[in-house]
Amino acid sequence: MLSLRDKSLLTANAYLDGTWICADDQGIDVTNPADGSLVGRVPSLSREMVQRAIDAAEAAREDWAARPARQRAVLLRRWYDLIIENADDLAQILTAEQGKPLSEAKAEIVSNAAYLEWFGEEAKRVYGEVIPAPAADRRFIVLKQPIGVCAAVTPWNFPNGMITRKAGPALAAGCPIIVKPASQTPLSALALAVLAERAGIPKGVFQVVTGKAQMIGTLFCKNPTVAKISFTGSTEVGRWLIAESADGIKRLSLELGGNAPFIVFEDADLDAAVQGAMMAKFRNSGQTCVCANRIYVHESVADKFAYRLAQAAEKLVVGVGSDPATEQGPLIDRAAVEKVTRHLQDALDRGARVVTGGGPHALGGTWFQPTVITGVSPDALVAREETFAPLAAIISFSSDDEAIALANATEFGLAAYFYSRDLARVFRVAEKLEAGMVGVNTGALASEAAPFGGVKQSGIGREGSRHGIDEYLEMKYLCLAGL
Ligand SMILES: NC(=O)C1=CN([C@@H]2O[C@H](COP(=O)(O)OP(=O)(O)OC[C@H]3O[C@@H](n4cnc5c(N)ncnc54)[C@H](OP(=O)(O)O)[C@@H]3O)[C@@H](O)[C@H]2O)C=CC1
Ligand SMILES: O=C(O)[C@H](O)CS(=O)(=O)O
Repeated sequence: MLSLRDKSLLTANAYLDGTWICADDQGIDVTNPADGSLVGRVPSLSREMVQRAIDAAEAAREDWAARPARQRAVLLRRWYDLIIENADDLAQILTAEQGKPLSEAKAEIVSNAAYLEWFGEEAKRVYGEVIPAPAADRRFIVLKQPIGVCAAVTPWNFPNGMITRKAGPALAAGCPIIVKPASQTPLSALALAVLAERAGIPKGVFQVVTGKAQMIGTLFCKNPTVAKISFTGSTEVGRWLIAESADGIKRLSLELGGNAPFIVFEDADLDAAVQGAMMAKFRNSGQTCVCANRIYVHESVADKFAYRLAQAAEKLVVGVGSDPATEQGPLIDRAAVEKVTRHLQDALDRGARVVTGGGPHALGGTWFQPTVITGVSPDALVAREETFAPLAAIISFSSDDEAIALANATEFGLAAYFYSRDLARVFRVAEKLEAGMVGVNTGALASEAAPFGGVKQSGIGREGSRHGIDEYLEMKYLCLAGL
């Protein structure tokens, strides 16, 4: 039972065309991953309803784009303020549908609301360009204009934050956006819609549609009104969106799977490296796209590091996210437990040994013990696929070149981390790592002020920073002749 200060934030109604649509008997149940209890039931919208949302966005587009940036910024700021004021209630809703500890839920909400504030300000700095022309009678001018109606498809691991990260730059640029949240965690998205409406964001500008992923995805991909899709989720679905939208040559931003290496060199501050690894590996029970998936430690410090990491992991308080003492909640579903169990068994079959943890948690169901294994083969599944669970796999190495080669031996390239106190090594390694983001002596790197995104099969485009708004803008070149 949630104890919300503002009960109206917990709604299971989809929000489109300024109207709240409730579920019929075809609805989608939203359950608490901690105990399987029902938290709400959202509508599985028909194709016609999703089309109505697209039409409403198109109807709102011109007016929204034509408003001075300052006006859009004021509304984004209002929305931001409301999110911060209601962060405790939003955190309860998030924890109930996703499972993460309340403290992490609140951190997600607050740190990602910052994208609304940041991009509201950036809206005022969408500068065009005047380019010196090669002829005396000509002037070249570049305008930046909103791309048009946008759609976002978001995942369950950050049910609140992944929405503000996309809606912030879209709305700031002058684009309406329709969000399709993950079916496992739509209530955080709908709570955001309540606050968007309360902030005065006009109807059709921010909408949340719930329902069958493939049907909605196909509509977004095939409808010519939708100019751009921003997606965070698996590489598999990202690839599907590319193929499905190919006919319409749609703009895509894709934040896909990761398989982050976390390298500890022999000169690292080991205590700091352990602290960073705890953050990069165990936050959100290991279900973040920037999670340390493979921990490479120099052979001279590997045993010491494994022991200290295990000591820290053993101290994690595992339990229901709504208990303020909890530091690690359940995984999202039983399939996630099955996946990590398979990765663990594969590593053990190839010679790894358990330092702490080592299997499902005594709480049963969706819980898994914070686990550290060492002596892991570089060929193990855990080193090749995104594990998305609290399994820290330690692999030792003997030279910088070997560590870099191992780190880069993947089709993914989202985040990478390493610990070293040698400045020359810091630059050499950072420049060689094939990743969109590199954390040096830190296990946390996301910020609204920095460009978040990947290379290789981890995606296309960046969220955050002054570059993030460009994902929602088109350049138009004006050639003025005969002057
Ligand atoms: N980069 C990241 O942050 C994330 C990575 N992942 C990785 O992906 C794995 C699988 O997780 P999973 O939840 O299945 O991820 P998905 O990629 O399947 O889901 C992410 C979002 O995409 C939607 N979706 C699924 N299929 C389609 C489609 N055909 N068209 C449009 N939207 C679609 C989902 O909707 P619905 O919920 O309705 O199915 C959800 O909203 C994880 O174990 C992890 O490795 C997962 C989530 C986030
Ligand atoms: O999984 C993600 O999308 C990110 O890890 C979220 S965060 O690191 O920026 O919080």
